[in-house]
Amino acid sequence: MAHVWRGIINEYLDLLPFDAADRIVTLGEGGTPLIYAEKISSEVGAEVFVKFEGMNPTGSFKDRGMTSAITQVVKDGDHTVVCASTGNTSASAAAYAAHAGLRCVVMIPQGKIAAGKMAQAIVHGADLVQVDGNFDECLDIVRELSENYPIALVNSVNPYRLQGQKTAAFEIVDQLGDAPDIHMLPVGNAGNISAYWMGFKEYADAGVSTRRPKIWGVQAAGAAPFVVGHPIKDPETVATAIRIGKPASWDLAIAARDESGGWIRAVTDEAILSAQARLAAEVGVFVEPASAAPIAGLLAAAAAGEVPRGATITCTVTGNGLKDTATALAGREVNPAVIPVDVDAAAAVLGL
Ligand SMILES: Cc1ncc(COP(=O)(O)O)c(C=O)c1O
Ligand SMILES: N[C@@H](CCOP(=O)(O)O)C(=O)O
Repeated sequence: MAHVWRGIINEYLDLLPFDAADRIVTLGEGGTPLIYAEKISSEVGAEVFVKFEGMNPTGSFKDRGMTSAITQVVKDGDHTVVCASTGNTSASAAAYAAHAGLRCVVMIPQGKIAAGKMAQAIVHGADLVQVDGNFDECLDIVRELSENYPIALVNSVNPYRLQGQKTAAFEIVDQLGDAPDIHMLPVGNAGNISAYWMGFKEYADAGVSTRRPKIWGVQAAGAAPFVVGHPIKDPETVATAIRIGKPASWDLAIAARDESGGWIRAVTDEAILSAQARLAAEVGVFVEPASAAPIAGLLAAAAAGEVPRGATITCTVTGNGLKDTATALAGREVNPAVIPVDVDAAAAVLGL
């Protein structure tokens, strides 16, 4: 019988802190495609693949962490979860909490999350609170709430989040047959870069892969604390998902960068939007702006002659473009021709 995907906890049970007797809260996350990017590959002189995490149930990589965080919450007997969010964590927490029958409370920076993400949290029934502050300040509030009230924090400071998210690294190795030479991803609160490094190390230590990749992280220039070397107070970028100035997993991200012999650099908003458009038009993958940052970083590295010829490079594109259509369409002509119900008119308008 064909293998039926059962979500990351069931698929990687031996490598996660759960056992078969646990009630697994899953929406079938993981098992996302690794897609060859032909044009970008020939342009940068390497074999480039995108790991399309926008294919997860709520449209982002957060679902890998949320299945494990919410499974543990249910195991612990808690009834309410809380998170701060730039949008994707709240969408994911709200969906998994709904599935598990839990209350979900969400703090978001006012006016700074994409409409699709806000819609997700609302339709899944979360209690949404807008804060007149940024993501970092929202995170401070929810940390304190979870310390003082019977509420479980499901941001990536919850260690079960990283456990789940590390499975994306396992999948990449499983899909390629070995670890890539370089793995690239956007960096915001820095949970994901930490989780990938954990996953790549664990698979290498277990002998599943023969090597560990270099980790190349990419931030938005207006929200690049790792690049300037310290937290920043007022992060700003069109890539609202990574509009973060005080990453919670600072030390783990630095370790991922340094132990792997990699780097964390910044790209402009213009480069991010251009990479987003290229991914859509050339690869057929529609991502949200933050997710295009690694592609922008790769193109910049190639222009600087820093991409090893023939290397295998995987790039995690973290979230689905459908979450933020306003940004994707901004500045584009969105006025398709209108014709009568007539084949000749269709042919004429198409110049056939
Ligand atoms: C779409 C998207 N990409 C990238 C990131 C960055 O991930 P991390 O916060 O784990 O660094 C986030 C969230 O921060 C996100 O929502
Ligand atoms: N982009 C994130 C922000 C951080 O969330 P984390 O819980 O993964 O650290 C979001 O979608 O909210």
